[in-house]
Amino acid sequence: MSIAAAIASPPLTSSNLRSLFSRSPSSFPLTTPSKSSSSALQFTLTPTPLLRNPNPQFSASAISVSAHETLSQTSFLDRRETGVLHFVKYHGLGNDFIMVNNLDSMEPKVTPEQAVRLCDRNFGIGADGVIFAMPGWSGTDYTMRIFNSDGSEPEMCGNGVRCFAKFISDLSNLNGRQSFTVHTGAGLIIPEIQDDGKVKVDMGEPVLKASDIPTKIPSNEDQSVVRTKIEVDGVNWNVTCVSMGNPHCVTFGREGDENLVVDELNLADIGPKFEHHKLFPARTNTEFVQVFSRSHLKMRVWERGAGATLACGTGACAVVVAAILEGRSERNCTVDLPGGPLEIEWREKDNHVYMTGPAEVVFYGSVEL
Ligand SMILES: N[C@@H](CCC[C@H](N)C(=O)O)C(=O)O
Repeated sequence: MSIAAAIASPPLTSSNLRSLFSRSPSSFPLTTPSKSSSSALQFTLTPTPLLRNPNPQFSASAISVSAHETLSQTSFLDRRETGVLHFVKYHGLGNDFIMVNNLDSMEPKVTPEQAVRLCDRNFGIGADGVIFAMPGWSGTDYTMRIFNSDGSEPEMCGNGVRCFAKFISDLSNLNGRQSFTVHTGAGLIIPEIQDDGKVKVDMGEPVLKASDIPTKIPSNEDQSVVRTKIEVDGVNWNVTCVSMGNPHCVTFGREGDENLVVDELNLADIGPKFEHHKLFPARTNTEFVQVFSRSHLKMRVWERGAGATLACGTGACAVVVAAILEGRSERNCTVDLPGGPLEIEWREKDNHVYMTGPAEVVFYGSVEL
């Protein structure tokens, strides 16, 4: 409900509000109705000209909400008005994305500048990123690209790839197939939609070589950075660096005090200082971790290009890899994030990391670019 309220501008009357919320979940055309998807609202976001927009810079984001009686999956996403973007918003544990059907082209339908406006939580749709579902590349079934909410392009997104899998299965006829191959900036990623609706993703092998992460932190003999001291804003932190295609700096605490209580952190203050630290030439995502047991961790994340988010899938994978490297956990862990838990396994047999978690539709709509 807060979503509709947050995006509604004046044309939303009490009668169409009732109409929005009285809709039966089973009329939602994009997903198989399930307990968790029953909150998906069926409405169309239609662009309103600048009239109501106090800030012309954000013209793409003047949005009104109207009930849409005859929408179907194909009629909605196949419409091709020039200058109008049809999207479906998904989230994975509150890490939210504007999903774009880009299957007819390798050229993203949204520029990085437009992505910044669309992701704006006050003047736009509101999201942590924009994800493009594209044709496969080099033998894969599909390609996934993503722009962060600041317009930068990361190599990979864990929660995003679970949303991607659900989006693809809603868009395409997979003939009962539950798994497919996805080309990403981090290489081959293989999601599988489970019978319980969750998505399990083979996230590939973690990268531990400092120069490949990349980080300039002096590495150990094996070229990894494990439990190494760095100074951030005058404070010494012990960090382990892991790439899951994208760079992560994982910390369990400060020098001499490695029992973080993550809820006590001022993330908005410390997060950017890690992100832009000179030791991370491509910036970094940073995970602050509290250990409950050898199979139960809690983390908060400051994401490169997106700030504090409710969850980070690649981050949770990096956290478990770091916890294992530091001798703090087993290979199978539950990682609690602000948006909910993820199950992570770093499998000894193939050195791959596996992530399992939910992905849900929030709403779908159209917006003028
Ligand atoms: N939230 C994502 C990661 C998105 C990319 C990240 N901000 C970066 O720039 O590397 C996830 O779930 O993995």
